[in-house]
Amino acid sequence: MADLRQEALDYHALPTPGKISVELTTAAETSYDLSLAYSPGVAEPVRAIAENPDDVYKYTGKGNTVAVITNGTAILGLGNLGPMAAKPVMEGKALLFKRFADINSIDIEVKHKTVEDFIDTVANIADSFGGINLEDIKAPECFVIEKALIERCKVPVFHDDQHGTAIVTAAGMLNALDIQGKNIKHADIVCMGAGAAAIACMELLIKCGAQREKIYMLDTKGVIHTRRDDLNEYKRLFANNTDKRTLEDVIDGADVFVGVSGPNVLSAEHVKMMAPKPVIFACSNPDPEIKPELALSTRDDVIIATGRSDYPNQVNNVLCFPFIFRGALDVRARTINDQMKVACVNAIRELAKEPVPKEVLDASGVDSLVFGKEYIIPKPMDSRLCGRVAKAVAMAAVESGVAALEMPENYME
Ligand SMILES: O=C([O-])CC(=O)C(=O)O
Ligand SMILES: [Mg+2]
Repeated sequence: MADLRQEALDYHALPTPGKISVELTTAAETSYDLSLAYSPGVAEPVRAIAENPDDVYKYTGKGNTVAVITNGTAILGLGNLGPMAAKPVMEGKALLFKRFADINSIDIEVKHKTVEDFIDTVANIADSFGGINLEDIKAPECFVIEKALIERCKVPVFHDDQHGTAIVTAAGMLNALDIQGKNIKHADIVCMGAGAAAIACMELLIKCGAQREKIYMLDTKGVIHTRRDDLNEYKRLFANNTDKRTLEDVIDGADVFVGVSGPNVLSAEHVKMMAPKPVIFACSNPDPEIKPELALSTRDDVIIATGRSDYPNQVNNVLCFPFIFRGALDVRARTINDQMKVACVNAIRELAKEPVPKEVLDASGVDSLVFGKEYIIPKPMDSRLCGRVAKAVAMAAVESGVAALEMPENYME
């Protein structure tokens, strides 16, 4: 672990500080090149865009650029550490956009006093980009911020920690429950955490068939129940009419544990109390609610997933956000709606059931990956993800009437 710490610091410091840079896409060698790129030639696209605003997509990089925007109030599972501490994560998201979906991405860390300040800042610059990926903003402010920005911005605004996490969780959960021979309609679900990701994950699982009364959500004070008077309007939607109060009370006989909270809150004893063939998603980053080796040492009928790259079953929003934006940008969707999210869930799920190419096995350092307990969801390095997910999302955008462009011919083929 000490090695990983130093290696991670070196990785960020060397060969140059940070993880991303800007590169040129046109020639800028000769005086003539510069007379096109800059004065006087640049005046031509200026005039064209002034006359026809849509030409901004033709003459600038807007249409293939996503801004990753945060205020640093909920960085991973590490907490409210401020905008500058969030910068490595935001540069990391930009790296992932580029690496997996060839989307140019820039990180923006906003210092602000009020929620309205943040909303104004983002809304005022949103037109510079093809889309806005909101990241690591704490609840409940994130709900207000996302709603206001969706209303005010002409480009898609997507809070990754809510919807990216929810989409990938739903895809992995439906596959894991299939493998365990369980139906989500009958599953008793424990959700540890009541922040942005928790609430979005549970809402999407309900859209996929889970029963709201069978969900027990816990915050730092324990089970969220109808007799509590300290709940915000978002948590209140999950207030369960129950006498159960603690994690022990609700984990007893549970089919599913979803952790989107913090490290090491689920013990071996808790895992033993769960129903036969349980599913555990310990998704707090970087340290999960329980280490997979501990969960697996207690019983052999459990499926466990984490948010990390170094264990099997990585349930992490990286499987979603690069590709959902790829699809949305390519048909110039003005928003990312539920139809696009569901299409994304299904495309991710289905890919896990197909034979895995050798390049993915090599990149994962394993000999085989077959749909089952240790492979419920595709690997981020699977280059088929971009085509499959982006296409499903783009088609859903076109079909649901939010796309400005038609489906491109032979898209992603
Ligand atoms: O960055 C990650 O690995 C996933 C994520 O969005 C978070 O934990 O906030
Ligand atoms: Mg995040």
